[in-house]
Amino acid sequence: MGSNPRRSSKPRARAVPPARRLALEVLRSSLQHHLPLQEALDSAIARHGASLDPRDVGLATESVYGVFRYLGRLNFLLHHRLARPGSIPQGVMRILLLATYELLFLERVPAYATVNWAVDAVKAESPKLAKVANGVLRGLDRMRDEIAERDFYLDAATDRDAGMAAWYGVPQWLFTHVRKAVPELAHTVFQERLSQPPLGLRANPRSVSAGQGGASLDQLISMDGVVAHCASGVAFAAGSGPEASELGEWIREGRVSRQSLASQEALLALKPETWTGPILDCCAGRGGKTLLYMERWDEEIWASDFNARRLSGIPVECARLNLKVPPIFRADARHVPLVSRNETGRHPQTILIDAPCSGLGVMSRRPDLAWRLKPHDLANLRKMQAEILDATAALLSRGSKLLYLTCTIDPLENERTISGFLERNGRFEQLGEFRTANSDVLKERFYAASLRAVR
Ligand SMILES: C[S@@+](CC[C@H](N)C(=O)[O-])C[C@H]1O[C@@H](n2cnc3c(N)ncnc32)[C@H](O)[C@@H]1O
Repeated sequence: MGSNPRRSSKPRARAVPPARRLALEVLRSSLQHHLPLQEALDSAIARHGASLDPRDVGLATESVYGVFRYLGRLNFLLHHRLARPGSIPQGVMRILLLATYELLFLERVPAYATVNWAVDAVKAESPKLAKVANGVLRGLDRMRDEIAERDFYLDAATDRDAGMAAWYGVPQWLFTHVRKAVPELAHTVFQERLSQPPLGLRANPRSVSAGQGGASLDQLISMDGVVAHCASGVAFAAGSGPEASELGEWIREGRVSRQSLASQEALLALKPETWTGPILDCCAGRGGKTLLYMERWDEEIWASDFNARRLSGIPVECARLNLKVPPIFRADARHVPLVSRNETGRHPQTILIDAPCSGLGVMSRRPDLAWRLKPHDLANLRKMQAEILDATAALLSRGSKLLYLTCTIDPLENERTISGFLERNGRFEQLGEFRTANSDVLKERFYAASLRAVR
């Protein structure tokens, strides 16, 4: 140990550097209070406002996303090194998780710097554990080559699934579920979850400044770093694309919106150019699909969702994007009638269900999902999906379309949900089905099915 060149200098009591302080605050909200990671990050940044240096925000963002990508592996390693992991307070555990991620994955930060701030932070939280933290982190630093190998986890774990789950950084039940549900995809999606997906942008042809300043769809497609595109947007390889300041300006001016290309492709696969209005987007959320539709087509569309807070962002987005605000109303799509009071007497001709789902197709964008999801959620989601399909189908007359979309790869939420619906509802036939095609590039996977009422 004495000859280790990465050894830290003597720890002294110092304030935790701002990027780590911010990251620890976010981890606390997300790990302890179960806030979605991006929401926890956004509110921590908003709380500190202008006092934050953008470089610290960048490092904190990279670190908290990294901790969640590798959470299962980091926990496994810490449990391996700590004599009594159960006795470590949560605050100290969060410091160790962040420092272990930094030590093993952020090559630009010298190991001694990581050990220094982490030991100081532990000292402030629980002085008697400073020595333990120092020993654990130095031990992991010495083991860095060995623990970068998958075999380490397979050898050290109780069984193969536990070892694979630790390697991919996910809960064991989830690894086992996906391995059994989609054996051909399990390793690919868990491997993809460990890296950042491309940046997706949607171009707005209705923006007041459409076509000016380099943000039309054609101009976006011609830019360096584009890895895929579709009729509404583009995907840039992670780390490429427009400069942050330029992108910020395009977004403010309503020329583009952030939206994953895979989700745009899934909507386009449902042939929106053929939809007849009124269209009801009954799980509209913050309006990603409603707005994509309104930017390109003219049929009347209504947006509803169970969650009023999500819907409240749509009028603001319409102002930004130069779109007329559509009828928006809170409604539970499992209960008919779900048309708004203003729309009484009129029935939708097309219903889009962008269904609540497990999100197993978008784990690369939302690495915290794997940790937020619980085994019982899967059955609840399937029940909810079936109930929404049944209730919305009851609103549709002959010739109308029912469109179902998810961001999961689980056949139980996709193909089986649709086949179950068709068995219960002889009035409907399936027109088509879609699964993300270039998923290896986009690192996200969506499913869509279109159905039509034949009676
Ligand atoms: C996949 S998200 C929708 C994303 C949105 N369409 C977009 O493109 O931004 C699923 C949405 O379903 C909503 N939801 C969940 N259960 C619901 C229910 N019973 N009735 C209506 N909406 C529901 C959630 O609030 C969430 O906004």
